[in-house]
Amino acid sequence: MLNVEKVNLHYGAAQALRGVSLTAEMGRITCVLGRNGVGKSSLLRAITGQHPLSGGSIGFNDVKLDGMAPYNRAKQGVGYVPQGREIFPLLTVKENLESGYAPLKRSERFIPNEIFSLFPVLHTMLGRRGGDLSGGQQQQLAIGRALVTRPKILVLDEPTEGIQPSIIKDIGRAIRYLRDSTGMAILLVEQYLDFCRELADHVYIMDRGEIVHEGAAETLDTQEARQHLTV
Ligand SMILES: Nc1ncnc2c1ncn2[C@@H]1O[C@H](COP(=O)(O)OP(=O)(O)OP(=O)(O)O)[C@@H](O)[C@H]1O
Repeated sequence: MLNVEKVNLHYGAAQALRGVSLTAEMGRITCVLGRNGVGKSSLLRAITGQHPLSGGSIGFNDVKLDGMAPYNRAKQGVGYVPQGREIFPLLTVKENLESGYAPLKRSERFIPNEIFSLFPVLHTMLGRRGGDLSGGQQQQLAIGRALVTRPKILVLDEPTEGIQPSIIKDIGRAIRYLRDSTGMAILLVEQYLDFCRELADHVYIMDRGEIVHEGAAETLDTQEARQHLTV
């Protein structure tokens, strides 16, 4: 289980996270909803080690993550799909997937077939440059690359952003499959309420750097959620 406790995060004098606490359980999909600029990406940067905390702590399966380099967090099983995908545009699909080998032992350095079962288009396009893929295909590639690292928790930053509905469905199916077949924890941040409601087991809502609601997905008050999502 991921355990985020009373986390603060600053950019200079500006505070982006204020005492954020949440958990993401194994075998469950946890979704953090919030509109632009409320601190969702900052939360994921704190978890993956892209930005230091100014207070609080983060643990995963009883290992303290805060203070650990991003590379070592990946070794602990934290897989990250960043906002905007951040794939390497001049590398091929295969090379992009292989960039996930870094935290793995030599014997584990292969691309699991499961990734191609989830996203067959990646197999078809193995030799194509990442930059030539559509936005949706790049998102599938970014998820595939994170899966190459054999994560125990998959952390996704707005996986539906700028993606066509048919691929959003494929991504939703893949996330559900990963939860059910591997028992990994999945933490995603989103602005897209319906995607979150359909997929999540547990939902948090963030506003201005704070968690303002927490509950089971089926008890989510959509009116209240929409209020937090509209500017
Ligand atoms: N590198 C940075 N330097 C200074 N301020 C930043 C930086 N990154 C984010 N911020 C600020 O921190 C706050 C939270 O931003 P964050 O990106 O975490 O929000 P978000 O909810 O993920 O929004 P978005 O959906 O737009 O990514 C915002 O006010 C943003 O302007």
